[in-house]
Amino acid sequence: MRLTLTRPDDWHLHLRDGEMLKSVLPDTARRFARAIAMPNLVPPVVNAAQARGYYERIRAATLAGADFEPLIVLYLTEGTTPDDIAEAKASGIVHAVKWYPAGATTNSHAGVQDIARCDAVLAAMERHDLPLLVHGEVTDPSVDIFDREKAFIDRFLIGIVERFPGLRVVFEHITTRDAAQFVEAAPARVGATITAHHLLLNRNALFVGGVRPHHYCLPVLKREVHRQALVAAATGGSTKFFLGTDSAPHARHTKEAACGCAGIYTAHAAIELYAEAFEQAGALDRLEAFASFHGPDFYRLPRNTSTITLEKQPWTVPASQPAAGHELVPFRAGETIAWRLV
Ligand SMILES: NC(=O)N[C@@H](CC(=O)O)C(=O)O
Ligand SMILES: [Zn+2]
Ligand SMILES: [Zn+2]
Repeated sequence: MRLTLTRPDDWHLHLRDGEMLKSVLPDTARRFARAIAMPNLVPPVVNAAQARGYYERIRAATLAGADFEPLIVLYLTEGTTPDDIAEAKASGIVHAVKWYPAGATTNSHAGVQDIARCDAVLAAMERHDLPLLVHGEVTDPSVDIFDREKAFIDRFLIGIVERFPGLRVVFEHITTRDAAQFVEAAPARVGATITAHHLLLNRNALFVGGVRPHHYCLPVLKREVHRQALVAAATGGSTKFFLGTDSAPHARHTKEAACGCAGIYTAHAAIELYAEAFEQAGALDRLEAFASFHGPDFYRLPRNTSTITLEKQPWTVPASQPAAGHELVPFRAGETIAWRLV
């Protein structure tokens, strides 16, 4: 069986920089025409000049002949100014601004301690129509890690959406039924990305036969009821939900460690994994809109015109792949994936 789709885009991706960028970019560029390149580099991408530099480095790392365009994102800090927003918008290469609550995830320490200090900047984003992308978890250590997304909605997101009525917001990598319901009920200017791994796994996958560091990401995997709600959201046809892999490469030794990094690498088989999830839900006919239409429509970019083809033919994922002088353990390493990119 074959499945031909309009070439998809990845609306949440970590490409990193330097040697790692060169190692991982071909996996994405083979499948996707565009990707939102997350700005949590060291140092982060905080202004238009740095955005231009990152854009050029990604372009330089793109193999000749590849049909791939990076979409750059600004990293919101408490030092970001309305002028930074105006310059980013004018650059033409910055498509959004990312809010990392300080300490919530990988390379988020330069993020926002108190979002109330960012009012003028959020108002500038609203004026310039630059979407706000959010890592939606509270960092309050007294809140259980499985409840941090829900608490973020209640404490922050409801208020931001109300107080900035023209601001477009993407709730990134949603992991709970609460988040899916919030987005569903919100105005049309609020969307969400959903990862393949959160569609395919529940939190049991963290502990199958022992601790499984390659299934550790943030927000952490949740209960089965939440996975089912995400599948229903992704496959339900709502234009608010779109593909964002959150593929997040970390070298093997940094994940298989006493304090392992958060992030799952899925770029090697991203669209294939979504095909598996949609097929399991009996909704393969809904994959194209989720992967190729809802994202560009939300970001007000043209839909792609070329296509990719997948074939139902199981293959075994390598145990590891080389990356920046180390190795990555890709999702499903040593196991099979049902669909193959032709
Ligand atoms: N998702 C993750 O677990 N990790 C991401 C950061 C993020 O998207 O929160 C990373 O940059 O490694
Ligand atoms: Zn995140
Ligand atoms: Zn991410």
